[in-house]
Amino acid sequence: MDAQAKIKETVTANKVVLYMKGSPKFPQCGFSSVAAQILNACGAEFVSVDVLQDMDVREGIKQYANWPTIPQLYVNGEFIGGADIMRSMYQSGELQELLAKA
Ligand SMILES: N[C@@H](CCC(=O)N[C@@H](CS)C(=O)NCC(=O)O)C(=O)O
Ligand code: FES
Repeated sequence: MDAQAKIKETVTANKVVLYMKGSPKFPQCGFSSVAAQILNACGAEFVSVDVLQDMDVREGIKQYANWPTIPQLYVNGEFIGGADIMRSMYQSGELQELLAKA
């Protein structure tokens, strides 16, 4: 399966998916750490994908949503944003609302 098909399957099969560097317990980058912490602060159940484990996914995810960086949050198959967007949506309460509906 190519990276695009794999990503599509993952974001379709799981309501909330965070593509990140490392894992929520052992994040390998500050941006990914913040993204995982925000989801935890929302009390969200989520699946995380460590892009450092798969270079095809690391590059493929940038094409998938036409977004050049990691982390990337997907809710119900839809790209939501990276760490900055997640932070501002969290501060406005929009992210909690989105996750509650998911
Ligand atoms: N401002 C970005 C910060 C994320 C970022 O700059 N990520 C970089 C460094 S971790 C990245 O993914 N670079 C491409 C790569 O490492 O493949 C956000 O809001 O998510
Ligand atoms: S790994 Fe260096 S900024 Fe994310």
